[in-house]
Amino acid sequence: MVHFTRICFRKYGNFVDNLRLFVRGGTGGMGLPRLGGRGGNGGDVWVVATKNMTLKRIKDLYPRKRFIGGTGGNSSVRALKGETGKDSEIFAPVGITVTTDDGRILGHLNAEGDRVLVAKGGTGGSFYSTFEPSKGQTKHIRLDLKLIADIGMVGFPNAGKSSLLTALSNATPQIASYAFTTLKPELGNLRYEDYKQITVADLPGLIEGAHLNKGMGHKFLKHVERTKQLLFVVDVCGFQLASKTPFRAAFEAVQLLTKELELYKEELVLKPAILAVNKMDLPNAEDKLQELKEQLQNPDEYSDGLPDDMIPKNHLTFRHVVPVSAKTGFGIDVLKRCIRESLDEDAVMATKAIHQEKLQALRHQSREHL
Ligand SMILES: Nc1nc2c(ncn2[C@@H]2O[C@H](COP(=O)(O)OP(=O)(O)OP(=O)(O)O)[C@@H](O)[C@H]2O)c(=O)[nH]1
Ligand SMILES: [Mg+2]
Repeated sequence: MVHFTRICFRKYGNFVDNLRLFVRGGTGGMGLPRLGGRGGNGGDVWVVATKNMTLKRIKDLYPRKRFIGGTGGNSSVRALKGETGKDSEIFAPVGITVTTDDGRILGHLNAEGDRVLVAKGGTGGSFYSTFEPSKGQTKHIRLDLKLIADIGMVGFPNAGKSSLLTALSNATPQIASYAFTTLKPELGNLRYEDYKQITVADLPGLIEGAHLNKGMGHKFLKHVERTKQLLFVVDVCGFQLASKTPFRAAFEAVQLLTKELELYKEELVLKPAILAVNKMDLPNAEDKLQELKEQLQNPDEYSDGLPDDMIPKNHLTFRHVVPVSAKTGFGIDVLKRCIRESLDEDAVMATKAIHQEKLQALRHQSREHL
């Protein structure tokens, strides 16, 4: 256990997915009472989404984690209106939610160039404030990174998630025969012949009891929130984390994964999902696959062996159940196609919904004109 904590800290230390910063808007400039001059406003502090930036880099570049807007210029005989203080910009990666310390959302950075105002500069001194400037807003903010990927991969340790990501995409994650090899989320791009790209995130660390903060707990599940769909990965032969923990067959793994997601946030299990049944090259895999398919069709009947609190409220219906072997490459093309089809299906539905909405709005408008 001690060993695990040490490795975990070392590797996880390179991946920062939340950061707390101090921000203060610049103070306004002094007004000039004699001539009724007005001081410039203090500069604001913004968080701006930029490519190729990470929270780790912000941490390294600004160890004091303080961002302060420029002070507004004083009003003078030559310039009755003082200059506005310089804005301070915190360049952050796309996928950030900016909140105050107490969790109030200030904004989201969903695309490059998005900006969130986090501290307003003070106003310059003028006739209305007896020429005294005001101070800028002061607060602590939190930058919370949620990876933006099309597909979020979930599975228990050793199921072969990283192997599958390698087989499907350009990613090169570490692969090994012990649990918790991957200690931070990994992204891979699936490329298609028509140049379409789909991003898949391997979200590690999920174990039975993660909702009780076992292992890495729910640390990475927040990244699933922004993925469009889920890719469950199970070992067709089942899984046992350690000799003293119970053996879990593939079907139980599916149920437990669903339960963990549900306990984190119920709406996560409403996302469309695909199931990849991995390690089909192992002996008896075909029989086990058939058994799993039968169990997935009658989940209530087969959930009997599990304690009540481990059975999900709603059983997932997978859009596709795809047998694969990340090792031999069996089924990888089929899985890639299913992922594409499933995302395309949703894109068509979304377009239709927008179209319907516009049509309804037009009908409503024309009725009002009559
Ligand atoms: N026989 C067989 N072994 C596989 C297959 N896919 C993965 N493995 C092996 O299973 C072990 C775990 O694979 P990983 O890809 O590291 O599994 P993971 O789910 O990413 O594991 P963690 O990162 O620890 O959560 C490795 O020894 C792989 O070589 C497969 O299709 N067939
Ligand atoms: Mg892994």
